[in-house]
Amino acid sequence: MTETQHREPANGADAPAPSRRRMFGLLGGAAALGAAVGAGGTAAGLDATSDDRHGSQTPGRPVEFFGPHQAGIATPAQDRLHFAAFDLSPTVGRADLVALLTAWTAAASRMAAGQGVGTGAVTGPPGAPPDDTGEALGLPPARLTLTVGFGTSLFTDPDGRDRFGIAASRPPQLADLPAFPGDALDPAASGGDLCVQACADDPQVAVHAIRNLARIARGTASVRYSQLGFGRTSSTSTSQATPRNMMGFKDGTANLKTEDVAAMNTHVWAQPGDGPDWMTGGSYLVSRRIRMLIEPWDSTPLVEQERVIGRHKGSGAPPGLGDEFDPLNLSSKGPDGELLIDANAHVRLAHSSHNSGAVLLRRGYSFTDGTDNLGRLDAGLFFIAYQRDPRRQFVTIQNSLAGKTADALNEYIQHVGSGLFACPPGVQPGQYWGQRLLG
Ligand SMILES: C=CC1=C(C)c2cc3[nH]c(cc4nc(cc5[nH]c(cc1n2)c(C)c5CCC(=O)O)C(CCC(=O)O)=C4C)c(C)c3C=C
Ligand SMILES: [Fe+2]
Repeated sequence: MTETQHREPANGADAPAPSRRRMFGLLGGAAALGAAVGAGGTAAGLDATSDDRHGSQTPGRPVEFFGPHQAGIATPAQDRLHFAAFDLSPTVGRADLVALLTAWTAAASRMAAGQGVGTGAVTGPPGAPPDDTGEALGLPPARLTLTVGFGTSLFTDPDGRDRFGIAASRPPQLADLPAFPGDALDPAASGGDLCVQACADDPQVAVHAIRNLARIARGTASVRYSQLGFGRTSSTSTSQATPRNMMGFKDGTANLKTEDVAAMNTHVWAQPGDGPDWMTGGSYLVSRRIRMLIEPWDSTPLVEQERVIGRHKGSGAPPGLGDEFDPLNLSSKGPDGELLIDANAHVRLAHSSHNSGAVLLRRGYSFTDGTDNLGRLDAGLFFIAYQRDPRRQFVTIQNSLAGKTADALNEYIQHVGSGLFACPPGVQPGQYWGQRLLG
C-alpha cells in the first residue's frame, strides 16, 4: 500500500484533515518514510483526480503540490506568510544548485502534504540530528504552499559572472526593476538568488517549512532576509471576504480573482512565446516591503484617509456609493463638479485605465515587526504581486504611483525592500523545481 493510499480523499467533505502525527502513526516509522522519499517524493503527491490545488479553503486541508503551475499563486490566499530570500554560497556550482532544488522539491512536496521531511522528526537514527525539526508534528497541513522563485542574480551575479551557465536563458521579463522616486531600499532586505514563499493558515506550519528548507540548504545557500506576514491583504478568490490592511481599509476589492482563468492567462501565467520555454506556465513575482508611517496616518482625519485611498473606509465602496463592489467610476463628479475620486487618489493612479491596461494579481500580507528605536510601530504591507511581465505591469503601475502626479498615499508609506523573481511552472512527481531550466 502506498503512502497516498493511506490518506483521506483530499476533497472529502467530512473527512478530517490528516495530521503529521496521524501520518506518522499510519506509516509505521522510518522505513516507510525513507522509501517514500526514495521514490523521488512521488508518494507525497495527492491523487490527481482529487486535485485540491486551487479549490480548498478548508483550514487544515492540503493543497496539491504537483501540477502545471506552482501552488501558492492561484491558490486562494492563506492567512499567513513566511517569505525568505536566499543567496547561494560563492563556491556553489550548477550541480550543487540542482542538488539543492531536488532536495527542496522533495521536502516541499512532503510538507505540503502534511508529512515530515525525510525520515521525520523522531523516526530517524537516534544518533543523528533528525531530518525534520519537529515543530509541525501533529499539526494539519494548513493549506501550506511553497512557491520557489529565481532572482536576477541567479542568472548574472553582481560581478557579471554566469555562475550556473544560465545567463542566456534569462527571460527578458526578468529585467532589474528601475529605481523609483522615493525608494528607500535596504540592500540587505532586497534581491536574493532564490526565494521561497511559504503560505499557510497556521504560522507555525509556514515557519517550519522555511526553517527546514533553510536547514537543507546549509552549506549551499543561506537566508539573505525573511519576512513574516499575517492577515492576507488581498482576496484572490471570489469566495473570500476582502480583508483589511494595517491602515484599516479593505484591500483586494478590485484584485484579479483566480477563478477567472482567461484573466490569469492574460495577466499572470507566462505564455508560449513570451520568453524562454522553461518559464511557460510560470509567473513573475515582485515583492516590496512597504513600511507604513502608522503614527501620522493615525492622526489623519477620516475624510482625508478616504481621499488618499479613493474608497470609503467602512464599506470599501467607491466615493458616493454604498457597496464595496459597486463599479469604480474615475470620472464621477460631485455637485460642484469636483472629482469624487481625487486626482492623486491611490486607486485612480493604480487603476488599469491609468496604466495601459496593466493588471496584477496582488497576494500580499500585513507585517508588524515590533517598534523601532523611536517607539514607532514597524508595520506595513509586504506587497507581493504575480504577473506575466513586470516591465509592462508592476513597473508601469509603480511608475504612476511614484511619479510626478504622485500617489497621495506616498506621504504615509515608504518602500524599504524589493525583490523580483521568476517562478517557474509547476512540477510533476519525480521532477524538481526549475528542471526545465537546469536539467
Ligand atoms: C504597484 C502596485 C501597488 C502598490 C505598490 C500598492 C501599495 C499599496 N496599496 C495599498 C492599499 C490599497 N490599494 C488598493 C487598490 C489597488 N492597489 C494597486 C496596486 C498597488 N498598491 C492596484 C492595482 C489597486 C486596484 C486599483 C483599482 O483597479 O481599483 C486599495 C483599494 C481596494 C482594492 O481594490 O484593493 C487599497 C486600500 C496600500 C496601503 C499600499 C502600500 C502600503
Ligand atoms: Fe494598492
